[in-house]
Amino acid sequence: MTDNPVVTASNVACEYGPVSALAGVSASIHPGSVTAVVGPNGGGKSTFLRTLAGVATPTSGTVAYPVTEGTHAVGYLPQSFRPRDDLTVGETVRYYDALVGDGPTPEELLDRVGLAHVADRRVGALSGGMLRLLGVAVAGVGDPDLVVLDEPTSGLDRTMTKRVFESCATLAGEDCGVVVATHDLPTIERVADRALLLDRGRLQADRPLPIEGTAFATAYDDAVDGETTVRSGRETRDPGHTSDGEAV
Ligand SMILES: Nc1ncnc2c1ncn2[C@@H]1O[C@H](COP(=O)(O)OP(=O)(O)OP(=O)(O)O)[C@@H](O)[C@H]1O
Repeated sequence: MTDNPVVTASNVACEYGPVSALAGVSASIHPGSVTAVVGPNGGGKSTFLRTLAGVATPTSGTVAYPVTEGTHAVGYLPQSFRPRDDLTVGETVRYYDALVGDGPTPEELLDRVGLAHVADRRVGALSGGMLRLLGVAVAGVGDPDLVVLDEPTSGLDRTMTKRVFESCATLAGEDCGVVVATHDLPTIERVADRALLLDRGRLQADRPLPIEGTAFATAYDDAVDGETTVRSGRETRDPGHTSDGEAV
């Protein structure tokens, strides 16, 4: 496998009527990496992930996948993933596998996320964390070059959050490029190689992880208006925002 990007977004903009959800965002995702996409509510994370995954078309700009033999494969886990309650975990993965084909077996996919032992359990009887892990397993069906996960840990406790993020690192270990939208920068920092900060549709920062210095943390605090973050340890924050389009 080369280090050529698995996807390159160039100057991507996305508008919903008068709302500019994304404006001039450019980034490349490389195989074997985990990229965290962070920022405040409404900052454009989901829209960016949807354009990377090819489920939303940019208003302008391009999203390009490398030209390779056969078709590129993208695994996408939306925030709202909800498989049928009456199927078992194993049946759910086999269902998606039957649609996509090729790649790891359903057993291998479940093993990767630590769910092999509940393959016979009904989806309706899973905990929220296990359901998210099942979503990560399904996103890996077909051995995709790129896996895009939209807030896979929202509502999870720290233990489950770490398990989900560790399964992202496992996917990256298979030479996959993994993109994860999250509000949990301190935890994703343990497994991600890089963080993109999106605020008001603009890429405000693009930094390798772990973060050195305070510039990214300050921009993150400023973007996540009013949120007290673990990174800075500040109890309160000054009002204000990062400058438009200026990477820190
Ligand atoms: N289908 C849509 N129609 C109209 N506006 C939309 C649509 N999807 C997103 N938006 C708007 O685009 C902007 C970016 O939304 P997006 O969901 O990408 O942000 P986000 O960073 O993922 O937010 P959150 O952290 O709350 O999930 C918001 O102003 C949102 O209201």
